[in-house]
Amino acid sequence: MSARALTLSTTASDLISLTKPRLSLLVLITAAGGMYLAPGPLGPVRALVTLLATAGTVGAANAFNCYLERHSDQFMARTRNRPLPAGRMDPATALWFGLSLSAVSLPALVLGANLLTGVLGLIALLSYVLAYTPLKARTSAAMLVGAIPGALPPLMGWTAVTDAVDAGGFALFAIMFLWQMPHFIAIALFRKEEYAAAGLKSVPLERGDESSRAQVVLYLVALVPMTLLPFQLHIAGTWYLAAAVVLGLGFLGLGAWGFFKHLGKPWARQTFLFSLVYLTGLFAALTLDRVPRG
Ligand code: HEM
Ligand SMILES: CC(C)=CCC/C(C)=C/CC/C(C)=C/COP(=O)(O)OP(=O)(O)O
Repeated sequence: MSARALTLSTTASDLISLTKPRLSLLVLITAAGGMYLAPGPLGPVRALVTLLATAGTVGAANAFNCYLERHSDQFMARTRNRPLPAGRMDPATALWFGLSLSAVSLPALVLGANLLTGVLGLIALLSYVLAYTPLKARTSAAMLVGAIPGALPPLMGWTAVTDAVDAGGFALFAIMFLWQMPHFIAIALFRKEEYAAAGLKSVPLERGDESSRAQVVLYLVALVPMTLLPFQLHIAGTWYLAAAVVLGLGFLGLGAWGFFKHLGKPWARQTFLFSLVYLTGLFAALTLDRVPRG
């Protein structure tokens, strides 16, 4: 491969890595889930444009986040090889990439879906980049702020169809909001020293491991009943209910086991990994056992 071709492919893969593709993929799955579960028609072209526009907005948010954290990312093993902390990319390139992506994606959201969905996408983008990201170095409560943009994609998928924030869309938002707490507290437990080295706050660093494990359990106690809402709202059927109960009790059991046994990093990593299995399973059950409406 010529030197020029090699440079182009490195730049392309670096631009893709700015969007945090694996995290963004699951975010998009939740957005697609919200779109599929919402009552009413949405043509395939509008659905595709909406999903692509959502992907672009999420990618822009992550690119801006990488730009703003290019210094602190140097101090975590997990992030130090990202294009900016590793010095492979000019920070201005990441900034322009984020600006270009959002300049195309936000109008496409309005055109593909509707104004409400575009506004929710703008709120998610701004809250993630201008609120959550700067707060990470100031308080562990940043997690609660970051969970708002993290929970908006399924609601955006829903409003793309209904053009309204109603009970079903809100239920998906609430499930996503609560799910992010054990997801991240577990990460912050097994990466505690790295977050300290990067000067970033977290529940374990501010409240200690015991309190963090307790918070994992408390958020799971709130999450499990919340996942029953889609059944009660006739969005999904009894098979979903069974899956939500089994997955939820499994997640809660894992959390309780770690709390009562005062378990450390291996348990925390298992809890993080299970959080991904749990969310994927929950959205799979929602879509497979959707109650067709509208
Ligand atoms: C407050 C909100 C959130 C925070 C603070 C957060 C934080 C993180 C961090 C730090 C990692 C890297 C973990 C590691 O490799 O050690 C991660 C991984 C991941 N997160 Fe989250 N996350 C949040 C919300 C979400 C949401 C909303 C989704 C998707 C719906 C998500 C999906 C994922 C996935 C799929 C991974 C694995 C990515 C990979 O292996 O590269 N996260 N998260
Ligand atoms: C439509 C739209 C814009 C939605 C936003 C979707 C989104 C980016 C969700 C992620 C939520 C989140 C707080 C991730 C962790 O970021 P982090 O900065 O803690 O992760 P890092 O440490 O790996 O950089």
